[in-house]
Amino acid sequence: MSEIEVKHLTKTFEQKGLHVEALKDINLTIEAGDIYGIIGMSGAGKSTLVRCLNYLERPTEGQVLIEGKDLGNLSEKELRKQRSDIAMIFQHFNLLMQKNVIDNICFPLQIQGVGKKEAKEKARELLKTVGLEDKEKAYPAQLSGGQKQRVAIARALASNPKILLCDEATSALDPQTTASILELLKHINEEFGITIVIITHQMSVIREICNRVAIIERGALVENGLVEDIFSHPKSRAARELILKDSPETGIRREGRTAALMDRIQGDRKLRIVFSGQSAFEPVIANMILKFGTPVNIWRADTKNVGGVAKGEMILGLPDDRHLQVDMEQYLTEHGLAVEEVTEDVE
Ligand SMILES: Nc1ncnc2c1ncn2[C@@H]1O[C@H](COP(=O)(O)OP(=O)(O)OP(=O)(O)O)[C@@H](O)[C@H]1O
Repeated sequence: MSEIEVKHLTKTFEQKGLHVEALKDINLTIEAGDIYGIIGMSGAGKSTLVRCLNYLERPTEGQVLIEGKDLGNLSEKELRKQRSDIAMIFQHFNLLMQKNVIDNICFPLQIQGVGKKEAKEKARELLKTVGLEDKEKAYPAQLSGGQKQRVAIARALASNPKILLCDEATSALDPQTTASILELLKHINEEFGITIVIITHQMSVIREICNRVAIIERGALVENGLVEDIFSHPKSRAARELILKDSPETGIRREGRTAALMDRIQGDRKLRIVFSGQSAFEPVIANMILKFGTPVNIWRADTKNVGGVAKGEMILGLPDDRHLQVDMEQYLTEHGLAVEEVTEDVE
């Protein structure tokens, strides 16, 4: 049985006579132990989808099943109980500013009726897990963004959830802190077997820790599958666009630079090549240039971490000659490189 199943989920908002279809017939399956990414541009419907997963938002149509249980069939009381299995963290941490770190973590436990002493013991254990054992008396205002998110993670884990929903949990953090929080999430997934769902607009977050991904565009699911497959062979325009906007060094979108890059290569025939870290792609390209006696433009060449594996990525601009383009593409394919054309216009 799958951990989470979303079936024909539609969510419509009515606001001041306006009819907004935030989600349209979404179907996806998340298995226990997955780190599942949901990615899309601003307004795509990601937050609405994640809020439907724990019924903070009721779907207009369709079903959400957690371990086979249809949330739509539960009473409010049963739903509250079910929600204790589904914890959530947010972009802006949502800590209680007037409570210190340990009280923030104890808070949900005490609401559940856990005694003060037991709650404190559990909270101290969790502070160790998130690497903040020396901060139990600090107030949120005295912590960095990364530390605040660690407290929020400890608080989320307090109720022993099976599922952790992360809504843009690293979007307010710098790249280094983002990397350390992603590392922590991965550790939590492995150590406690918690299924993690990550909502993000950053492809770098997806390829760093997710095993599966769903791409949402204007409320519809346009592509889903293994991260490695989608990174190597994106099928939808949205996936290609997100991959092209993914900055290798910092994990931050550099839209200005990407737009400038795309301007420069607009009109050219562009090929994107993905290869494993060990592939000897350099001699292949050098030999191709020698063979055809014509240079190619290398618009981008870098290495990205896809689920812990180094993947090389290169964008080549081929010469104008149509025959040469066909021959070169064939040459690359024959030499074992995965090649795909970059066709979409990027704003
Ligand atoms: N409560 C609401 N009432 C009316 N419209 C809403 C409501 N919540 C979301 N929407 C609309 O639904 C669409 C999807 O919004 P949502 O917040 O889910 O997108 P998102 O992908 O999370 O965007 P972002 O990355 O900017 O947070 C948007 O058009 C939004 O305006």
